[in-house]
Amino acid sequence: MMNSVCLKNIVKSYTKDKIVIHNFNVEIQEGEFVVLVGPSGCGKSTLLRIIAGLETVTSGDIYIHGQYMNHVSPKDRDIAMVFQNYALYPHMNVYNNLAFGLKLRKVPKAQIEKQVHWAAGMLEISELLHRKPKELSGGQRQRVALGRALVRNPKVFLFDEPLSNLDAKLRVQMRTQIKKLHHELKTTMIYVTHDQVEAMTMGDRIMILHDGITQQVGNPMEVYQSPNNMFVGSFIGSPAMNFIEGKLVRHETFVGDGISLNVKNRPELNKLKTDTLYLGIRPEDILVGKGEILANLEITEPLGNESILNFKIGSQQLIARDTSGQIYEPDTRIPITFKPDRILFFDKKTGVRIC
Ligand SMILES: Nc1ncnc2c1ncn2[C@@H]1O[C@H](COP(=O)(O)OP(=O)(O)OP(=O)(O)O)[C@@H](O)[C@H]1O
Repeated sequence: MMNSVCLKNIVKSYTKDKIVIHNFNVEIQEGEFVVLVGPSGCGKSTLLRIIAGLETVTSGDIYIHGQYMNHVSPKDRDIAMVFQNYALYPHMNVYNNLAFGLKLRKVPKAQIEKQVHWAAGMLEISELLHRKPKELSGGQRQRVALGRALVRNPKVFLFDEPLSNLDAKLRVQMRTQIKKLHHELKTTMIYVTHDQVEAMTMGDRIMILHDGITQQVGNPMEVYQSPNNMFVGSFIGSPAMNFIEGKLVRHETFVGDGISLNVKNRPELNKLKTDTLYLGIRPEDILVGKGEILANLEITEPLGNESILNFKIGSQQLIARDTSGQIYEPDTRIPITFKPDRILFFDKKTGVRIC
């Protein structure tokens, strides 16, 4: 299969004293949906703008469909970008907003008409073609912005937080719509977001960035179940993964504040040089109601389908997700346990996962 987008050893700094992207590498296959996710300032928009040609690199190479792109101008890269602020032309109706880019490229009128109607149909905005942007809702405007990218039938779509301005419900709808679009078009899409739920639900593959450094690349379930390090473990998933600090005693017992667990069956821990580490456990992997750990239940948050239980063991906070429907009284001591095959261990110093 051909590489759709390939970035090699990309380094970017805007100023002499700070590197924003550190030696970034990725090969994106034709038709893939890749999400770049990370906290604010991690460099994800910079990377997208580098692919689009809106930003130069300090060093490194950019290829699109096998062609070297470093010196190719944005308009000749055959990509379309959708931003957070849709930047529609206010004085033009929807039809002309969609047609504008094609007119600039001197596409024949009949062809323009065909493509605009096709895109409007895909996005279910055919009835809105005569309206001006100010006569549209936020969600409709965002669909027009999408349509503008769609009509160009580009090789690659780039999205920079396109849903951030929409309310929560609309965001979920548009998420589905973009996914459907990808399913139908099978065009390469690269999507930037700080929202881990968007990343998980949309990406075939997600790349987690932190301070301009790739932390992990994988499909959503891999990244969720086997995070490379504590950053990924806590960034992906909500409520976040719990971390409990402790020591390994005689390579067979993990001992932390209020907790002592037999870890004889984890051979990776035998080879360990350090004896201080973190145990990581996801909220849904804590079993509530029976077990060897006595936890103080402080607060419960019933959500209907599940309850979020805020525990304390020793001095450490622990959040569990309980789907049993059982009602627990706060300020009581409740036995809990961890699903043994879901317990992860991380090096305290580096945050890297040991096993
Ligand atoms: N034009 C610029 N000049 C100088 N520094 C910049 C410029 N653009 C971005 N930066 C810096 O580069 C870093 C990465 O910015 P970037 O916008 O890529 O991050 P981001 O992950 O997209 O963040 P956000 O989600 O907040 O948009 C930040 O520290 C930012 O301050």
